[in-house]
Formats: sequence, structure tokens, C-alpha cells
Amino acid sequence: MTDPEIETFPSPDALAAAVAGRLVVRLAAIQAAGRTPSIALTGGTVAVKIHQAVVTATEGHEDVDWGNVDIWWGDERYLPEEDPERNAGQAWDAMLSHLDVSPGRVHEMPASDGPHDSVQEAAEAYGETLRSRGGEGFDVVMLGLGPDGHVASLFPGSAQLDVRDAVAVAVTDSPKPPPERVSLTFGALNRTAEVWFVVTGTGKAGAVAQALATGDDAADVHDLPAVGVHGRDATVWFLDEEAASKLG
Ligand SMILES: O=C(O)[C@H](O)[C@@H](O)[C@H](O)[C@H](O)COP(=O)(O)O
Repeated sequence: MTDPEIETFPSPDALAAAVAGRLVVRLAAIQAAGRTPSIALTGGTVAVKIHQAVVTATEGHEDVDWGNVDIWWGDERYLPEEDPERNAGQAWDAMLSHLDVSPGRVHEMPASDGPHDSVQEAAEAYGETLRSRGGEGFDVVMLGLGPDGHVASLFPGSAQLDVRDAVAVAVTDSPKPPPERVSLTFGALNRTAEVWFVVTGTGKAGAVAQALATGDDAADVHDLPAVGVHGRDATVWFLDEEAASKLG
């Protein structure tokens, strides 16, 4: 497991621009090597800033063919398709609708008014799609961080943290509204070359410090799910100064 890389920025906007710039460079390099990149987006307010910055970064980087990128999500709120709280809708509004993506390569998690009768069925269906279309895993998984250390919709003390035999799981009691969600499991999130945590604000500083603590101070994954996710080649923490404020 590689040591975490910590990148600190003066503001959320600076963080978003840096993440967006690194993403387009990474995608272009993978495509130049003849592969179709595969990324997993996150939900949350930092993600929206990043999505907006990706549009700007793409304008300055002609080499990215967004039609040849597989786009997945790490989690989704199990709401009707048009609900403004859905991570996919927010990504389409801020980024995807401004890029030449291939709809067949944008893999949204199912909505509650979709073809499935329950969030459990929706999770199983998404897991099957990822198993069949997800190839060798992701090149980049982006993750926001909750003040409680949750990532995707994997929350402290939840049973989903110990699920090993599924790619995606249903959550019905999320402490962060809405209660019903679909989330990738640790097994799926960790099938990635790089994990990028994107975190801003003093409210997350404690969780960041706990997640990066080592030795006897290292957090248990059941208390702080973020420690359960690592990239094969890199685990990068993109932090603004507030989120980094409790690091030694
Ligand atoms: O669907 C979600 O809510 C997320 O995927 C969740 O894991 C989010 O990324 C964190 O809670 C951070 O959210 P903020 O960036 O808004 O604090």
C-alpha cells in the first residue's frame, strides 16, 4: 500500500482547479496509451466545484476525448431521476452536459423511479453492470469525506463496511439524508489505480487527521471508513487549508 500523498490548497476553488487539471492530464495520458479510462465520481459540494472546474480544464486541454471515458459513481442517493439531490443529476448539470461524453459510457446508479422495485435490487443491478462493464477496475476513484469519516455511502459502524461478496450495496438508514442510497463496497472502491479524496472545511479537519494518523493512533475502518480505501498506485488527499488544519 502506497503512502498517502497530501496536496493542500488555499481555497476550495484552488483545490477544485488542481483536481480538474490533474484529472484531464490523467485521462489524456491513459487515452494516449490506447486505453479507455474509467473513473468513479463522488457526490457532495466539493464534487460540484470540481465538476465545474473540469469543464474549464477541458477547454484548455484538447487531448481528452470525453466520449471515450467510462464514468461511474461511488454512491448515489436513491431518489427519483429528476430529484436535484441526485449525484448524477448534479454531475450532468455541472459537467457532463458540457462535455462530449458518450451516454452509453455514463453509468448512473439507478433512480428510485427506475426499473427496480427496491434499493436492494438497484444495488444488485449496478453491481452486475460494474462487474460486466467495469473491466480491470477504475483509474481514478474520487471520494468526498464526511465529518464522521464516511466515504461514498459507507458510514461508521454500518454493516456495509464488512460486505465482501458484493460490488454495490443498498443503504436504508443513512445518517446523511436521504436515508436510501446505493454505494460501492470497499472491494469495488479499491479496484482502482488511484484514490483521490477531495475535502474542504474545518468541519472535516478532525476526520482528515484521524484518517491520516498512523501507528498506534491509526483509526479503525469501522470507526472511520475512509481508512478502508486505497489506490493501487496512489492515494491522494486534496485538502484546503481548513481541512488540513489538524494535521501535524
Ligand atoms: O452522496 C453523498 O453524499 C456523497 O457521496 C458523500 O460521501 C459526500 O461525498 C460526503 O458526505 C462529502 O460531502 P460534502 O463534500 O458535501 O461535504
